[in-house]
Amino acid sequence: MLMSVTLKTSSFHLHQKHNNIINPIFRIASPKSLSFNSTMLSTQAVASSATLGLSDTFTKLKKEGKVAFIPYITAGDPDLSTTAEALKVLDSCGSDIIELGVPYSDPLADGPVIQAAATRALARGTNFDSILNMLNEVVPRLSCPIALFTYYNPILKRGVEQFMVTVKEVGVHGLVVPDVPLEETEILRREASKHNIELVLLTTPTTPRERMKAIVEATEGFLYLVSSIGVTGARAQVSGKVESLLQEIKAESSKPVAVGFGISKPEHVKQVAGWGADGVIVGSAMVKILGEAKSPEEGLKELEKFTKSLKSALL
Ligand SMILES: O=P(O)(O)OC[C@@H](O)[C@@H](O)c1c[nH]c2ccccc12
Repeated sequence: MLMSVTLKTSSFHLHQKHNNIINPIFRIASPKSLSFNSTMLSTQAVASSATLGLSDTFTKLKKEGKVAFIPYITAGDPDLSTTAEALKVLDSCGSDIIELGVPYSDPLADGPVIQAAATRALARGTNFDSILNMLNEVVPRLSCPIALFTYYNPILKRGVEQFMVTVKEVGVHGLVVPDVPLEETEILRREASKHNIELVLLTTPTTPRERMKAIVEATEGFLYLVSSIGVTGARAQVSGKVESLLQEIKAESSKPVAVGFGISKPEHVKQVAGWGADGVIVGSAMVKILGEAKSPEEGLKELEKFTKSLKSALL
């Protein structure tokens, strides 16, 4: 009960109002204090591994007139070997980037589906090292890049520099950290950039315009546009505000923008792509299929069917 109360009061919107608590990554220092050379980065990213990095993936898709399909799943739910198989299924069904979540005990920005997945994964003993070992095996067999999704705490526990070294070693291309405190964003970016990891930043419908501009300027790989305030979770429809938000962002920058939160049906995917998104992110609906199936095999089969139905909305 307490957990659900915490979740309700910990929406992105609340964080935006109370500066004195953790500022999610979309509250960021001014762009002049954040510098990175995206050209150098993308060249190095391509040089450093067979798979394209995030920004190079979007560049390729743009040339082909395509929108990126980006699923999210929680590592270790229902278990790590199923996660390994799920990554291969998602890749073979045409995912362009895969967001892989590191389960965390206090996932403030997650709704009940992903929170339950994290609880199951942690209960099975999933930890950062076991995820790295799994990735070490699986990443070489994938054709699409992995963007690791983690709260800030697991990075702090390992140390920012050591964290970047280890995730790069297993072939991770991108990183999404929704709750990094404002003052630490710069350290994260510097270390990520040093190790050719593209740090993806997020904006929400309530991000003030000036801050949105700074975030767009500083994000690497793509900009994550959170479609609605609140926590992750499938919604009946995607907020119509996304269309004008996309226009506002695209007036500021040519960087790719991927939209997430609430997308769970082929018609949602089609609608968001039609509004001009460069990528569509689907998490909870994927996690629910995998985590709540009667068996891992059934979950993988359902995941394949569901992924193909969403991907076909982009073809
Ligand atoms: O679950 P949804 O509503 O489909 O949204 C994607 C989301 O799951 C994924 O991108 C994500 C998982 N945990 C997060 C925390 C914050 C922002 C984004 C996320």
